[in-house]
Amino acid sequence: SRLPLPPGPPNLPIIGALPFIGPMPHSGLALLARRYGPIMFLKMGIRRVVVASSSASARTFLKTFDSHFSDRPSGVISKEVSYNGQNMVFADYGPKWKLLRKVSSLHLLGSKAMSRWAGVRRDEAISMIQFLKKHSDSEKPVLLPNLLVCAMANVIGRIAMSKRVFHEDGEEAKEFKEMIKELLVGQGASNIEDLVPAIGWLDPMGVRKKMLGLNRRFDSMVSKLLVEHAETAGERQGNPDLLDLVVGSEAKGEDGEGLCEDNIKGFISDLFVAGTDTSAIVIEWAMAEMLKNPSILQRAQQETDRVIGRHRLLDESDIPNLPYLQAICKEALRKHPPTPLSIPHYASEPCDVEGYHIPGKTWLLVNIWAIGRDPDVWKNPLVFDPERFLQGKMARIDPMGNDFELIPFGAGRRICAGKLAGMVMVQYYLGTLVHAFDWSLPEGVGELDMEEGPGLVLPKAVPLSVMARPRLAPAAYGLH
Ligand code: HEM
Repeated sequence: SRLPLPPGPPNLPIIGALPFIGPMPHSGLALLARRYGPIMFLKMGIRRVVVASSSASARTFLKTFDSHFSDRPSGVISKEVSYNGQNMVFADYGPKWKLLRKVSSLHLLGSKAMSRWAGVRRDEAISMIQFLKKHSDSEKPVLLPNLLVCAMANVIGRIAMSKRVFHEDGEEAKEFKEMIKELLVGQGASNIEDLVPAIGWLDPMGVRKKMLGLNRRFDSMVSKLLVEHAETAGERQGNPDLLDLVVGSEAKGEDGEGLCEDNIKGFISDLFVAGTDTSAIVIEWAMAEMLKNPSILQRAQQETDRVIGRHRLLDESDIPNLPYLQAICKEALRKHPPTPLSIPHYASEPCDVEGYHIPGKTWLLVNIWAIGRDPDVWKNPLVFDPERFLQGKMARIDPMGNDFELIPFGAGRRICAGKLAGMVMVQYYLGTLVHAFDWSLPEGVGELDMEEGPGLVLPKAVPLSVMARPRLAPAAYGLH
């Protein structure tokens, strides 16, 4: 190609543009994009990377060039945490990936499967609310992200393997949250071994060693769950769960092969890693924003009181009647997308895009975070203002991958496999919390810290610790 490479920062020998990116890649790359434009090319160590930082450039890569960029890059860390690329998140686009997506959509994440499992989501919401109600008597703050991750993991555990995996205040739930957090921080870290192989074996940041240890712990948790599940098969005669269906699935991919043990383990670990912290993080940020802006919380509670009253809990079927709650969720996904740089895509072959040449073996990063804060699209992008989704052209914006101004779940063929589940869990669990309790900061905490933490996902650096005070009629909590 005679076309030039897209503009980008200078690439230094060996380390490329790493020093210009800084410790938080999503915000560092967003700053660079202001200077070099919405399609930017740079090197991270030896890796070639193209970064899309506007809605138009995201559309170009995820719609026009979707099939070209639909693989995942393989690195030391991704191999360690993905059963060697045999799971869904890190598999290349191909027969195995298609089979995993089909099976998960049919039995868990598609719209029909989602309605089948509404009862499980309700049970776990009630369990979370009852725990909070009892806890509120102690007048102690609660660590909201831990409680949410526990609820999400229980929903997944019960649907996937008929097992409630954690108790709300058990040590295991706390350890699980820590493990997921560390895995996601590790996956987001610039692993020197991947970027600068020449010095990689030194493992200067200790990332590889840590990830290997974490992966062993996570694998042993998944293996234990699988063994327990096989032992209790008799109890589920005639009433198979997701894992029974996946293990017993005769389905074959286009290559004539079925799912192997690594695919199944990878699939289960995908559900726990990709499906718990992501939704929990959005709810945590939304609550933090409302604690900073109490009038938003009050308006949301007035809406729930008007639609639901104070004598029963919120039900999933109430959500279509709660437009302000929906707007709050969209606003949280805009300002705090849980995967700020999405998950990297990869193109092995070269191509020409918008007048630029993109060489083969290039990673694609879509800066979802920068797109949600683009001042050319969003008025006052740093202000948390759900109102923006209630009127004008933004009222029609849908976050499910069709409107590129707001793509928290990505778009195109690699779009989040759990986008329906993610959206429902965020709306239902956030709405339930807002409706059932009044929220405040613990005594002595003046200003709420809103710093972002590092990693593949974007948590609050300081986990949200809050006081909950029941606000419904006592019978609504179903404790007597
Ligand atoms: C609010 C919640 C969630 C958000 C914002 C979110 C966001 C994302 C994003 C941005 C991607 C990468 C898309 C791409 O590569 O272009 C992704 C992938 C994925 N997500 Fe989610 N996610 C959420 C919840 C969930 C849930 C609940 C599950 C499952 C239970 C899930 C399972 C997955 C899987 C399996 C993939 C990999 C898909 C593939 O590579 O084909 N996610 N998610």
